[in-house]
Amino acid sequence: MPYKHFEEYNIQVTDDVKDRYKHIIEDLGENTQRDGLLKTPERAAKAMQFLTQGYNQDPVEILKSAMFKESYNEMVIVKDIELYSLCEHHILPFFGKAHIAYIPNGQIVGLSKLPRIVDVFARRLQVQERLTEQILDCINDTLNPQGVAVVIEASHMCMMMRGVQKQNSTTTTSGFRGQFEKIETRNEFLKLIGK
Ligand SMILES: Nc1nc2c(ncn2[C@@H]2O[C@H](COP(=O)(O)OP(=O)(O)OP(=O)(O)O)[C@@H](O)[C@H]2O)c(=O)[nH]1
Ligand SMILES: [Zn+2]
Repeated sequence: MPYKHFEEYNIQVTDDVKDRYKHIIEDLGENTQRDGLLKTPERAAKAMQFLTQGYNQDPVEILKSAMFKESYNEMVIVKDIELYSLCEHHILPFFGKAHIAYIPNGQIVGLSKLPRIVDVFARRLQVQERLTEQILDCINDTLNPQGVAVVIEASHMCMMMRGVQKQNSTTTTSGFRGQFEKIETRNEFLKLIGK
């Protein structure tokens, strides 16, 4: 099932996670019986299921659902795709933008499917490097293009709100396959995304 609609939370998971959140909130010194917090364990359980829904989604199926034979063989770029993910070390958000390019090899893909697969991989516990590679490999292996490139720029809340507390640093990761391993093609892409 490529798309999981989030009116359909798993009741068992919601109940289990809700109970654990209740304990966590109490362990942190709060009173879960006060008015504003009564429904918080359940809300948090649902929010976390939403933010990790990528485990239940199949990115290959999403791409395959909209692949079309086409002879266009120039670069296709979708840039500034906003992404929100969770760092696997602290379970705090990291967020920013992904830029994706590919050069078709007889087949193009529906443009919206590229942001969709970004979300599938972002809505898991992640590190930015693996997120970048998973998007890259998924497009490369499913669409078999002449080349694919992914750049992600993100800010990590675990470095902003806690830890080193650096508010202005961003992290850039990138990956290139096929034609984008050639310096001219890679530079053209980087120029077109303003890097
Ligand atoms: N490479 C990489 N590191 C990440 C990512 N997200 C968070 N981190 C880092 O994961 C590391 C975990 O390091 P630890 O020393 O185990 O954790 P910590 O004691 O909480 O570290 P500090 O954040 O430095 O306080 C930290 O350096 C984080 O900045 C990511 O996407 N990629
Ligand atoms: Zn972190």
